[in-house]
Amino acid sequence: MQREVQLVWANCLRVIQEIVPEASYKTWFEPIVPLHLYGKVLTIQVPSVFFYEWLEENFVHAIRKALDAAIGRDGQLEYSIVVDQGDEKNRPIAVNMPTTKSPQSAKPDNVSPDILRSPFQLKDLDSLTLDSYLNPSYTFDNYVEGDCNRLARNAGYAVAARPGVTSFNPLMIYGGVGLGKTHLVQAIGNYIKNTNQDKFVLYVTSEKFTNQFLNAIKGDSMRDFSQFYMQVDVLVIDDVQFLQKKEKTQDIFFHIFNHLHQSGKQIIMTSDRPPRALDGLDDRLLSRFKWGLTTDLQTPDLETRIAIIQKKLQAEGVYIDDSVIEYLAHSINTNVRELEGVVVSLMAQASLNRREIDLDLAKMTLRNIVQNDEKEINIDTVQELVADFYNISIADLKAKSRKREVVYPRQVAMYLAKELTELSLKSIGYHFGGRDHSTVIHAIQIVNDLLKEKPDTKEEIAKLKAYFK
Ligand SMILES: Nc1ncnc2c1ncn2[C@@H]1O[C@H](COP(=O)(O)OP(=O)(O)OP(=O)(O)O)[C@@H](O)[C@H]1O
Repeated sequence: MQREVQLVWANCLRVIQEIVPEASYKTWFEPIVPLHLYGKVLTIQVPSVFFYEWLEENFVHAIRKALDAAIGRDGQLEYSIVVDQGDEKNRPIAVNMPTTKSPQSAKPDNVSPDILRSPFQLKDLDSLTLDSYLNPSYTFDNYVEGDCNRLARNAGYAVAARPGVTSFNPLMIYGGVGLGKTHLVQAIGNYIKNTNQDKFVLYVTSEKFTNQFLNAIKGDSMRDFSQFYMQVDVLVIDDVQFLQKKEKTQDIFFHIFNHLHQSGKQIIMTSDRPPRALDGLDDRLLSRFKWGLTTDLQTPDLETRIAIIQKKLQAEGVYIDDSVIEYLAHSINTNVRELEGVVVSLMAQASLNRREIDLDLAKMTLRNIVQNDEKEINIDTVQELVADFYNISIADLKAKSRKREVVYPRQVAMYLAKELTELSLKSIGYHFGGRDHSTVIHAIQIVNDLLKEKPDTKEEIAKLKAYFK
């Protein structure tokens, strides 16, 4: 009997080992002790409720596959949980695994009502395995370097090469929406995981951390919760602004932080704002953040935007002409996510309509994407409006013509582009027939002068601006 359970469990492990990453396997499956096998019901012993919950939430598919292979589709699993508290020390508690059908197999007198009623639930976790919190597609290789991210990227790389050893501990990376914070910190995590199989790298968003913490309170498994986090070698915690005003969560995070830091473990954090702007965050936590390095990500400049588009296309194996890439890079300067979104839509449009990706398709795609109920302000809509208002064509706005009836509207359009969009002078010049940025400055100056001198101009500009309100 004893031998049979060992054999069955060994077969299960063989299947599991094929599916889950090595680090997870070591952390979550090696500590399991197979206890017994009654008919088709296998009982395994796990060290804590937290452990059981984590297995259930993260590896349920792998375990199911293993049971199918080792016992058959009607194979069932029971957990026996070692309780390590006071006089209950090491009392095994059977908990029926949710993937198994049969509650009969749970032995009623062994079941702890407390655990069944309020186990530490990690239901909010949506990944199948622990390591899948790290998305392997986020790497340093596909993270384009530019002036906007050089310091953060280099610091990240240093941390990845020597986690917990550099003075960049914690490493705090902040920046606006879609600028690549998650990509960068995940690249660090992946790099460490790939070069140090034995390191336990954990990526978690602050929101998940908070939910886990609340569930741990409800399930009376706080000790498991903090012990679990204290085992981590590299903790990557995303969006710490989410912890603002959550005092209890900050408290536990503070303790975990201290423990990890003192043990030479690496902590990496992101935030959508600089630490000084994190209102509602405890001062002692904020002061800890300053122990390491805080660095920001900026909106990428034109060259970096071009490089990001090229990288994306290269990864997709798609070729598009440089003129189209330039057009996109000049037109979208908000954030990288938006830039990527447009490239993806463009590829989808091309394949749906079975046509080449050219400038016309790029323009159409951009128009479709940005068009919604609100009046979208971008270079195309500004040019359309001005051309319409002065009854000339968009081609005229972009042409070399120096006729007065064209020159003035062109200057107004350039002025409005600067006022209403975030585009740089260089990009505005590009959209007006590839003019120099000094031409744009000149146009803006002229319109500013006219605004002071001529009521007509003032009225026209006010009307044009009102259109976008
Ligand atoms: N420098 C870069 N090189 C290549 N891709 C990038 C770069 N920066 C961002 N990206 C890509 O842009 C997208 C958005 O990045 P990411 O999700 O990391 O941004 P974020 O700053 O974490 O955003 P949020 O604040 O919304 O969480 C991702 O697909 C990411 O791969």
